[in-house]
Amino acid sequence: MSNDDILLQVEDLTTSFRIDDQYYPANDHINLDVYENEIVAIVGESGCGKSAFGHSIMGMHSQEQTKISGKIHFKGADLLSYSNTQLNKVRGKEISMIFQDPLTALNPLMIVGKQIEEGMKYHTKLSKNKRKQKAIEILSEVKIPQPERVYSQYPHELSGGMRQRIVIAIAIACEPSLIIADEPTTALDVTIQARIIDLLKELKRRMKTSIILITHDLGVVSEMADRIAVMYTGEFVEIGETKNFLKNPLHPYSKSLLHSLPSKNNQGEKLHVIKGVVPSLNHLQRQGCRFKPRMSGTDDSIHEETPTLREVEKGHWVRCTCYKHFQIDNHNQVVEGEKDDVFQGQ
Ligand SMILES: Nc1ncnc2c1ncn2[C@@H]1O[C@H](COP(=O)(O)OP(=O)(O)OP(=O)(O)O)[C@@H](O)[C@H]1O
Ligand code: NI
Repeated sequence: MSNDDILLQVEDLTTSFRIDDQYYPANDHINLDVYENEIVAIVGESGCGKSAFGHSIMGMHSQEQTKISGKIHFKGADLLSYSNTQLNKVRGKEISMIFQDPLTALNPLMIVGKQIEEGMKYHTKLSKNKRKQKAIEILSEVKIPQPERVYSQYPHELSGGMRQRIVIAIAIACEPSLIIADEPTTALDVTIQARIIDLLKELKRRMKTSIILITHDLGVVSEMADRIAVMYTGEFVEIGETKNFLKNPLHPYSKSLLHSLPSKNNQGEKLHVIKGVVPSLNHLQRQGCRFKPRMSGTDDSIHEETPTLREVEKGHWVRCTCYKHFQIDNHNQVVEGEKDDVFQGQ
């Protein structure tokens, strides 16, 4: 991958929400490059700031409640400097979004075919007939059986899995170069989840679309994403290629997330969730190590410093001054390892 292949470049993005007349960052000085034709997964527990990130790229935040700074370069332009009119030309065409709940994403009163055509109506000059033809083609692309028939059906006549395929069909109708999928499979049962993931993978391969896949479920992304970016309290704490990351997770938070996944090795065992909760924006301690309150028995002196995101092997970034120092115990608690291992961190 070279710099020429960068599709989206997020630079120093801070998105803050207003709570009681003060603004608190939900995304805190974020940097991320998304390359052409790659799937980057953003993972982290509920409340870590994943959706806030996706919504910033889509320009969806309310202006009264939100302050945004930094840059979001997309195909040479900074989306944050765009007016609403300019953004409307990009949204739904160049960048589109898939949401978690297909029922709220779809219009219950409009047949699904027409919903797929909406974007084409706005962004292309296709005739009515051509739009219909294309909508039916897209329905078969997302593997809807009997696409001509389904074209004229209403969302409530379809199953949850089929509805999510319609949402995907709407998202790809104008052949976007970037899709932001926010928990696209969370509302579906496990077998349907797997099919939707296969579909997204196939679409990416065929259409060369890049996908930012937002999820709290590392299991979903492990076989789908090219890279994984782990978010905690609005910061990326680790970014790496999926294979490397899974083989050698570095940040204690990443290790805990991985450890709380069901796997062949821990079948039948009780799964261990990470101790404590993600702090709310107005209660977050922003100095020092943000994950420290959720680690057990750790040495205070190690965590005074505010860690920065550093590249510790090629393409593998971690925000922790002492990641080598920690292990995960049998109860998924982060505990201190050997003193000799303390990473001195340059
Ligand atoms: N409009 C808002 N006003 C104030 N706070 C908000 C607003 N939207 C989100 N937040 C807060 O910002 C933080 C990040 O929220 P966000 O929805 O981005 O998390 P998430 O990682 O997508 O979680 P989930 O997995 O539950 O969707 C949370 O603390 C949330 O409560
Ligand atoms: Ni979310």
